[in-house]
Order: sequence, then structure tokens, then C-alpha cells
Amino acid sequence: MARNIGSHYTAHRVLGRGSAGTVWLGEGPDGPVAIKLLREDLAADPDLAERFAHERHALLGLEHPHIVGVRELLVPDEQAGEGGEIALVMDLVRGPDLRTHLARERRLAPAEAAAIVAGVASGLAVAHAAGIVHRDVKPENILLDTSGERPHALLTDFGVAKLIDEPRHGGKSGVVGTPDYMAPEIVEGLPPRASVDIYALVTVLYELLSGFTPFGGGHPGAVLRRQVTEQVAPLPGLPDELGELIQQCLAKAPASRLRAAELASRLRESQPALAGRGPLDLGDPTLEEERGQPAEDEAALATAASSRAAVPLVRGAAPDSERVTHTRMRVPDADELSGGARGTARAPRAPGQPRAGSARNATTPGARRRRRLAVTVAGAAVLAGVAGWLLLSGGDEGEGGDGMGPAIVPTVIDEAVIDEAVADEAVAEGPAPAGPARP
Ligand SMILES: Nc1ncnc2c1ncn2[C@@H]1O[C@H](COP(=O)(O)OP(=O)(O)OP(=O)(O)O)[C@@H](O)[C@H]1O
Repeated sequence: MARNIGSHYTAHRVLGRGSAGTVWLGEGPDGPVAIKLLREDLAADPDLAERFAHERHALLGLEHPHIVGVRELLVPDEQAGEGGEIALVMDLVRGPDLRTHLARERRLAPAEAAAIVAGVASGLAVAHAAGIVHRDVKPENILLDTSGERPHALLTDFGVAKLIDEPRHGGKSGVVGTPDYMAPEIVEGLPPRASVDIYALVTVLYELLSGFTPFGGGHPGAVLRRQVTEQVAPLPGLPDELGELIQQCLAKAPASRLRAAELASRLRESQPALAGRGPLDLGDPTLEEERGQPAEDEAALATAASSRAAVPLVRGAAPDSERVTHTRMRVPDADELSGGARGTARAPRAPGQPRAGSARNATTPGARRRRRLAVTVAGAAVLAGVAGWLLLSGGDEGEGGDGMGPAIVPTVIDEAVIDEAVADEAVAEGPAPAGPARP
């Protein structure tokens, strides 16, 4: 049913839902638009409304062919008498998000992957020059306009993660993001700078090429630890230049990474060398089996893809929130990171013995799926206590929480599955042996 948003816009139907709210197909004075309506519990927070209003200039001023334009920002004060909605009115993008596209394709040809990432990097260059860091670059936030001859990538959700997750009331510093794409310096508690977007974007590039993220799989804490301690496994079959670019941009040291403009131009320059190459042949029988089942609609594809990609800790189980992608955690101290007393327990692992607790080592599709499910739910509801330093939403701001809704998704799950995840993921991980890339 249509509803009015502010005095100029009408929302007609839901296009999709994210952790922060619902995106509607709408209509405004200049034609069709997409309207992101923030969750009620978020919109009810006067601090948040104020922060959005404060950032209005930056959000509205960001214009680039590879950035989804924000046309209007509606906050409660300005909707006299119309209740407490926070709405972002955006350009409507006609096409799927990159997560859905990747789920359909499984892996992209290097030229296509490089072209998409080059476009997004050029958008980031403009944002970074304006002093804006995205902080949540991931395939879900890259939309593909497929109305033209070739898909055109646009980065969306600029600044939203930061605004929603900024620590308030003098609380401890929080970290926001999605573990698979989170730069090591964020895990270590440093303030996010432009280089975190480069790290996340090149993680996306790696994922487009391979079908998996470099450090994904397993409990969110395990993913974060790998971000800090492990080296990226090179992808076989790539031209050296692209392989080197990936290594450079996934360097642990932020200063070693390329800047956005240089990343964009290097990727564009690599196009002739990539032309005509098919998707990498990395083999993955497990995925083949899963893929054997026809994924009939976009929703199924998106769900399958999101369960494979990021390992989320959930903040907010409000009615609008069906997808779970954001992580909020207290920054671990050094002892915790190294698996000390309050961190994950360490257990000896014989040489050559596979690391326990990582989806990457599950051998059957059932086991992998079960583990992903366990990790998703346990990550949201149970494992925070086990991992010690992962705190769920609001937990970093004292007993009163942050008032932004419940942290735990009310999901029913077999306790045995949780136990298994806890046991597996509590086992320590040493640095991964160098070797071929693996999912
Ligand atoms: N400008 C837009 N034009 C068309 N569709 C859009 C637009 N913005 C978002 N969508 C659709 O709405 C869905 C939800 O978007 P939203 O930004 O709320 O969530 P998300 O990015 O997928 O997840 P999260 O916010 O939790 O990270 C997207 O997957 C996309 O399909």
C-alpha cells in the first residue's frame, strides 16, 4: 500500500530490506526514486536524527557516476507533524546488487570484476577527497544498473553505517562493519581511514574473482583474527599485475595500500591483459553440489549468497530487519586478540591437521551449511560470551545499552548445533599454511 514520505514523496512497494531499514520504490516530483526508511527504533533516536541532519551536506553533496545519489534527507524535525521517520531519498538503480549478481554467476571473468571495482574505486576517490570514508564496502552495497548495454556499478549507503553506529553517550569505541571485509587496523582499534575502504573493495574484487573472501568462514571472531594474522592466498591463473595489486591492497599496513584513484586507473589499465579470459578455474566440488540445485528466484539467490559470504553479528531485530550484515563489537585488547585468557581458548593442533571450526574446512555441503547456520545464529546469540571480546549491540555502552533495539535475533536453533560451533570455533587458529586459495 502506498504511503507518503515527507510532503513530496510516495513509497509504493518494498524493494529490499537491510539491517538499518527498508528500501522502497517511490515517486517524487522528478519521477521514480528509491527511499530508504530507517527502522523505527533507529529513527526514534534523537541523537541519530541529529547526526543525519548534521551530515546532510556531505551526504547530499556526494555526486559521481559510480555513487548512488542521495536527493533528499528527511529527518523528523522537518516533517512537521508527520511522525519520526528518517528517510533517504536516492536515485533509483534498476538492477540487482552485486551480491545477487555474484550468486548467479558464482565467479566473474577478471575483466568484468576489474571493471566493476574500477568504477567503485573512482567513486571512492571522490568521496575520500571530500573526507568521507564509506566504512561498509561490500557486494550488498554495490548496485548494478543493468538498464544500459553493460552493467554499471554504483556504491550506495555512504556514511550510513558510520552514522548509525557511532558510539554515543561517551561509550567505548565501537567497530562497525562486516568481518569478511574489515581491515586489520579496524580490528586493532585504529580509527578507520580511507585505506579501510580500499581493503574492503579489493576483498570484494578477490571475492568476485574466486567466489569467496580471503579470510571468510567460521565464527566472526575467527574471521577477524585471520584479518590480522594471516596472509592472503594468491589466486592462481591471474596475470601477475592483478595478483600483485590484490596483495598490495590487502596489505596489513594501511600505508602500503593503493589510493582509490590509483586503484581505479591500475584496474582500467589492466583491461587489455584481462580481455577474453574466462572466470578462474579454481574448482570447488562443494559449491558445485550446492549449485546443482537450481536457484530459481533472486531472493533465493541473494539468501544463499549472503549466507555464504559474510559472517554477521546482528544488531537489531526490529521488524524491518531480515538481513543481517552489521557487526558491532568492542575493540579487543592485545591479550584477547592473541587468544589469551579472555579470548578464544587455544588448543594444540598437530601439523597438517585442519583448522577446526572454519567453514573452509567442512568437507560436505551439509556440514558447511550447518556450520554457516551455526555461526550466523551463534554469532548473533551465543558466542559473544565464548569469544569473550565480541560484544553484541549495545553491550559496549554499559548496562543501559544503546537504545537501538535488541541485539539478538530471535532465532530458534538446535542447541547441539550451537554447541558444535562453540566447540569448533573456540579452538585456536595458528597462521594458515601457505598454499592454494581455498573457500
Ligand atoms: N537506490 C536503490 N535503488 C534500487 N534498489 C535499491 C537501492 N538501494 C537499495 N536497494 C535495494 O534494497 C535492498 C536493501 O538495501 P539496504 O541498503 O537497506 O540493505 P543492504 O545494504 O542490503 O544491507 P545492510 O544495510 O544491512 O548492509 C538492496 O539489496 C537493493 O536491492
